[in-house]
Amino acid sequence: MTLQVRLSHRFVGFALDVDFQTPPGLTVLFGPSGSGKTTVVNAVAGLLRPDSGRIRVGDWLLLDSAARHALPPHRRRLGYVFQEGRLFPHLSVRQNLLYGRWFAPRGASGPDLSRVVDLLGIGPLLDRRPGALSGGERSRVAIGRALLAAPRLILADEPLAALDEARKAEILPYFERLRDEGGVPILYVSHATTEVARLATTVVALRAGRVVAVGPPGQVLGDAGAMGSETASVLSARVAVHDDDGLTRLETAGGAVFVARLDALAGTRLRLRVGSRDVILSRTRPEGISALNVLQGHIVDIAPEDGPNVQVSLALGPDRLTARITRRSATHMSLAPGQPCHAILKAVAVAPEDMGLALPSGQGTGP
Ligand SMILES: Nc1ncnc2c1ncn2[C@@H]1O[C@H](COP(=O)(O)OP(=O)(O)OP(=O)(O)O)[C@@H](O)[C@H]1O
Repeated sequence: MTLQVRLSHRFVGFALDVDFQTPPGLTVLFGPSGSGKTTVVNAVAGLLRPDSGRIRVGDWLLLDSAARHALPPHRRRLGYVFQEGRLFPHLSVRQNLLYGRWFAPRGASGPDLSRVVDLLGIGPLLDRRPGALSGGERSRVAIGRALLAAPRLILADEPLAALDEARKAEILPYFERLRDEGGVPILYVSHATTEVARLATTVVALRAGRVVAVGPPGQVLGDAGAMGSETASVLSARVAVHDDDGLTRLETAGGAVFVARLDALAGTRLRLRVGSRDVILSRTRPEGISALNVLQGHIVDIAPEDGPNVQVSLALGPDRLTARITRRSATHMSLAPGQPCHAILKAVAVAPEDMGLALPSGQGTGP
């Protein structure tokens, strides 16, 4: 189900003008603080009546200001996942889940309780109260409650922001499952590039109330116009073998990448996120260095930035890897499009691409 959002709204000192359309799956609204993410979510939720706009999920029309059509919030069929879950403390997990169902319209075809419980692995928690759950467990129950309302769209506004890294790692696979098996489009607000790389089907990058890029994460994270100095690349990889010394060897189109041992079967597909500042370039194959991860490709583009840096894009098979290096280095090395080039990766983050198998998150190796 596609999501179409066109909105114009003025606050004193801030103007929102966005127009985007995204395919089924998980759409991340991504941007710095004050870029307008919450304003978009509030307009989708019906909590803000924009000056003008049109919002549609598949053929379900939430807002069309030209036709004076605006569904009230409780009739929009949205599921909400907030920070910290916001569960009812006096109800058991089972009762909290069933509460979500109250909001499903009569006759709506939503998932049944047992399917949601399986999807989120919360069977053992059903008789507990929220006070006896960890933050990650509470988040899983909150996702379940949202799903049981048989929503047409799930809104998740920085759902992991209040969790520490370990809890984030625990909950991310469940959002991946929701994306891949839930069958409901998700609009997910985040300003964390790791969540974008790992979860997004599509990224909508906002800056100062405008859309600066829309596309798959590999494309948007590498776009300096959208990301400034925080550009990153997303590479496809496949688990090859687990070595005896605690490393897992992954195959990419540019060569092998070694990461701390992953709990995943050989053949599992993954996404790797590599920050552009974590890539060193070399015209010749480097020898005598500690870095294990040296990929080979060829230069396809050298884009100047404001300031002393350039972004060099390498083609590794169908993937693009971006390195942010100084203009001085690029000149000194006489880099030019078409040349073969080696990329030394200082850090790599791993995310599974499909959720057949759960993996620990954010695993990586240093140089
Ligand atoms: N009700 C309001 N009245 C006036 N200005 C507002 C109102 N709500 C938001 N703004 C302004 O609109 C701009 C965008 O705010 P918004 O909350 O949408 O940004 P955001 O990207 O969600 O930021 P954050 O990541 O910090 O939550 C900000 O400059 C904010 O001050």
